[in-house]
Amino acid sequence: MQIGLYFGSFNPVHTGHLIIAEHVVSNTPLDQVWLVVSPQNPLKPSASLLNEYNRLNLANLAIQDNEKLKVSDVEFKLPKPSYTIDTLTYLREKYPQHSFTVIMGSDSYLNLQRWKNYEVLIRDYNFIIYERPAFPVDNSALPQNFILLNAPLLDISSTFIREQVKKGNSIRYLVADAVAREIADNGYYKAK
Ligand SMILES: Nc1ncnc2c1ncn2[C@@H]1O[C@H](COP(=O)(O)OP(=O)(O)OP(=O)(O)O)[C@@H](O)[C@H]1O
Ligand SMILES: O=C(O)c1ccc[n+]([C@@H]2O[C@H](COP(=O)([O-])O)[C@@H](O)[C@H]2O)c1
Repeated sequence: MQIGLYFGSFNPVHTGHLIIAEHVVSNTPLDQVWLVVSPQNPLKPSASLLNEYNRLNLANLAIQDNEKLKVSDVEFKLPKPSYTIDTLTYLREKYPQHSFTVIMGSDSYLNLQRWKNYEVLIRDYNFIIYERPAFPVDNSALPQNFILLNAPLLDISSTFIREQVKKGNSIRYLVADAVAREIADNGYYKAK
């Protein structure tokens, strides 16, 4: 199968992520998109991170009835922080029958030079990039293993969701209903 890998902290997963995953899987030859929950992004602070198993559970709740979207905990067993090149190497070995394509926003793409072994990463893997406002990409300058895809965008972030919860404001429609319920029932993101 052709698998798209959408890496993130998903702290928590929100509707902006789900729109991208669904759009990519339905507008490309990919058979499935896996949301890979990263315990610890190498370039982000860990202070506001919900436990990785709780984030995994929220991601599973969000995509539970979607046949083409899956959630992966592969990085839970790998060393932290989560370096994407190491995860990809591991996945290729574990699933030789699949081919893997990395999905990322243009913000991450423009930051790729800071990633571990980025020369190997961009040489050995296929990428689907979607453009985010404020991070324009020159399509003609992209290597041939990169595809620029137009995707519908919702201008929200996990940071915004966490802030809303902390203030006691609604996150309805910003996250899947089951995710909103689970966050409320467990009091996630309430305390500093
Ligand atoms: N609203 C959005 N629309 C499209 N892509 C998004 C959106 N928010 C985040 N992404 C992308 O999703 C991937 C995973 O993102 P991540 O889990 O870091 O979420 P985030 O909302 O950026 O989190 P935070 O606010 O905590 O930094 C990244 O590639 C990021 O660029
Ligand atoms: O491999 C790296 O060096 C690397 C550097 C920064 C980010 N990543 C991964 O990219 C994913 C999304 O990152 P971000 O910055 O968009 O939240 C997340 O899963 C990180 O582990 C990976």
